[in-house]
Amino acid sequence: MSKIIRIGTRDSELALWQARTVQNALEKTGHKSELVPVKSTGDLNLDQPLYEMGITGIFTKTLDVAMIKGEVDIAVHSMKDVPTALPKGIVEAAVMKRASNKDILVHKGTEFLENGVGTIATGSLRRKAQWLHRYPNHKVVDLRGNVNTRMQKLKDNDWDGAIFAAAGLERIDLKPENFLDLNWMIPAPAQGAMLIVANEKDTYCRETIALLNHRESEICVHIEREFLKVLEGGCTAPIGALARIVDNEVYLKGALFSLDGTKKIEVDKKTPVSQVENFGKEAALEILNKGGKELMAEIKTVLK
Ligand SMILES: NCc1[nH]cc(CCC(=O)O)c1CC(=O)O
Repeated sequence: MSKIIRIGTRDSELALWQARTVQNALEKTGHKSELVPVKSTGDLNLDQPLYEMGITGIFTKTLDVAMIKGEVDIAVHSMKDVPTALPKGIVEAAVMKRASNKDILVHKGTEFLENGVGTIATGSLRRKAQWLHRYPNHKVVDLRGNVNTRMQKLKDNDWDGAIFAAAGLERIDLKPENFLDLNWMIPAPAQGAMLIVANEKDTYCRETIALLNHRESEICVHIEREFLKVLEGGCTAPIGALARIVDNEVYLKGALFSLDGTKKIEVDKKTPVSQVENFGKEAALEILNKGGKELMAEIKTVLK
């Protein structure tokens, strides 16, 4: 059986780039597909409330609904935006080869880094906490919107810089004049990876999409997301995790921060690739045992 696979995508420039990349990869395996940009959830008319179907992610909600309504066959997501528990009936079909996992600072000159005072913009709790951990005297202001919007806001304001995922900028071909790789910053779990999801019962799509899976990327992001899942328990906290495979060993660096960046609890572990089962979970339990339990409880009371 062969059919045209309908690829659901959000309509931002980044999302469209990602969906086209999947379309091109499918083309190379001899499979035809079409892009279906999905704008908003609109008039839902679903039998069940979203939460009962396990739909929680703000970035992924729209596509989840389109999948469940049968309007698209697969959906392409930035994997770091996907909640660790997928909605009922939706499964991971493939993880594409990961691009850069780095965070970068787009700035207007780096003198402020030596001066001790500065203002940085980011909407991410993880980036804010890590920035303040390193630069306790700086101010961090909120910044939201898609990549283009955030870049424009940085230009329009007198902030010293804003933090972006390198992968996001590369994908929409934005080359900022001034930027700095933040090699010390621990990225979001699965940053730089794309996830393709399919309906559990759609064997044809699942088998076809599985051809695009990149095993090493999949192993790493699964460890990072397992670490996240065990730590957060359904709440968004300043958590970073990065797994890398070098010579058949997986290296994992993971950390939990307090919201103000004063506290950092971290792990640095390695294990043979053949023994990755529960590796992310064990790292998370280690964090919880080192004061992470109390810190998560504290974060949850503030964010509630
Ligand atoms: N949360 C927004 C988001 N989701 C995915 C990316 C970029 C691609 C990636 O990190 O995988 C971005 C932009 C950013 O964090 O600056």
